[in-house]
Amino acid sequence: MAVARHESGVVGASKALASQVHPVFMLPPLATSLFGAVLAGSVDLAVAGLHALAMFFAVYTAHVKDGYVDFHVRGEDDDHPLTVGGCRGALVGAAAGFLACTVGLWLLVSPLAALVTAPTWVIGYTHAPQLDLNTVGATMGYPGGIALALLGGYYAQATSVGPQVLGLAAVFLLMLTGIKIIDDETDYDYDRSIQKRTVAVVLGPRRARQFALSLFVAAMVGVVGLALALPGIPPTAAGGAVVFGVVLAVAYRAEAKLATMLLIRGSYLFLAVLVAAVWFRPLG
Ligand SMILES: CC(C)=CCC/C(C)=C/CC/C(C)=C/COP(=O)(O)OP(=O)(O)O
Repeated sequence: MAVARHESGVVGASKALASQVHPVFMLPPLATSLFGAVLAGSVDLAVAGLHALAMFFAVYTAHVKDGYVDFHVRGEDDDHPLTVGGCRGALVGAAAGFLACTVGLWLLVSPLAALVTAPTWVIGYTHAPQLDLNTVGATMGYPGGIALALLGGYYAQATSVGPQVLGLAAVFLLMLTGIKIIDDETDYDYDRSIQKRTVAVVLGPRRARQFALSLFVAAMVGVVGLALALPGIPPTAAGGAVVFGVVLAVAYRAEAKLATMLLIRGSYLFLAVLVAAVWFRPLG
């Protein structure tokens, strides 16, 4: 069975399969899962690795399914590196990898650790053609996955959830939903032409951006409040809001593509400040 559409052999198939790993989408859930583990306190490396690997397979599933649906089913995309059989094989392989990680978490931690992890694959698998057909699903699927990556990474270590991890998961959900709203502005004309109801299409680009701004403000106020109110989150974590706020001030008036690029980097810096604040807490 041919896996790749343009190249043959093992190298061609491997390149086509690897093309579905998009670092810009892949790194945040892996980093967030590991941040959840660090936030929990003591880290079991095998458990942290299994959970992060499960996130990899969930996001890989989303990309393969998205490409399969957009090119092979809807005919929206101009090209795709994988054949139909290649897509199906990749989906089966990713499902098997995800299942193995989840069973590992079940055995090493608890059935609940597996249960908190499992929805990320469901979000990935249903990203297209189910979730991307409605405004909430298209906008909040990935941010929801990130929030679950944090919760799962934390739960797998601590076997409990507390207000600090729930609060931070909500902060990530708000921030990334805002970024996705601005990202969808880039495809405004095309999405409107195919009746894809993104927030930008439903509200119009200007009001969508104002709405995204309110989500960013809620996320920044939220993280400052959590850092000052909860002993589980060091006060220095509030610095994340300052760093993201500076990036937001520059990005807010930029055109959608540049704004998205800046805000994604801003969210990386935000996470880096949170990781550093939690990591160095004992020295503080
Ligand atoms: C653990 C975790 C984070 C799980 C969530 C996985 C998930 C839903 C990933 C989405 C990745 C993806 C295909 C982005 C492009 O979406 P798009 O619809 O903007 O792309 P398109 O316009 O090219 O179709």
